[in-house]
Amino acid sequence: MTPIQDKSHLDQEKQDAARAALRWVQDGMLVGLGTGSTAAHFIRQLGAKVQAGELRVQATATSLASENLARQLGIPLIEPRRGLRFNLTVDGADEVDPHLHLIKGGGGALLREKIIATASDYLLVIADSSKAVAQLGKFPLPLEVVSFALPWVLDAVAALGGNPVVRMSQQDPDKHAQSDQGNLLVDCHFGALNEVEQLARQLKTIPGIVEHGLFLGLARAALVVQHGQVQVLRPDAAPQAADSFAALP
Ligand SMILES: O=C[C@H](O)[C@H](O)[C@H](O)COP(=O)(O)O
Repeated sequence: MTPIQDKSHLDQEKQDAARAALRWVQDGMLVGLGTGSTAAHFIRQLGAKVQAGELRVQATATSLASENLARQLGIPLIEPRRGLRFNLTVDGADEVDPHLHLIKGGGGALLREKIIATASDYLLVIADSSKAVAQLGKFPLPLEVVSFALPWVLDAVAALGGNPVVRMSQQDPDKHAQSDQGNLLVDCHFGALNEVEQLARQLKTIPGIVEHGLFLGLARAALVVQHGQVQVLRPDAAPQAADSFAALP
């Protein structure tokens, strides 16, 4: 029998990481808003600051869910336009390794997340203690896939050594899950990922894969709870206590 793991502390850790990220938001910033349960904590905390008149920001969200939440909280939203860059994007992750390579897309928002991350000067990841891993790959790698291409994408992923599973809708388990763009989501089990750059390149060559959930070289820092404390992780550097930073390092 599998032991039941108590994960109730993880939500508190997500809130703590989100609160630490809020300290890095400065008045007047253009902010990218991530997706998922950790990013939602950040959006709520940012919304409270905006409502209190303590911060003025403009934001673009990485999913319809985050956009709706931000709108409800009165965070001013801006549409994509040429030349738009974000000072800071705060987003969660499904896995973070010591190089700050990420697996993202467990919530299906990988495409918009990668677009906004790439349009940002600083991608800051926020995560609970379960997300920091020595090597990526325990969490299946999400792909966003054009529906027509699905059979061939499944063949191509299998040829790369992956076991692809089409994600089903949580509301209706008989239907495929759909991204905000109306595409399908495929979760790929590759096992431990040793050659992430090579895999990212290979996935990019497969027609019908709109985007994959490997985020390589995009995150500048991560605020991750470790041993009960929020730590700042930067690529291949020793963790530092989040309290030692009052601004973007
Ligand atoms: O598509 C979803 C995103 O990549 C999320 O940031 C990721 O799945 C982490 O979500 P959560 O904070 O809920 O664990």
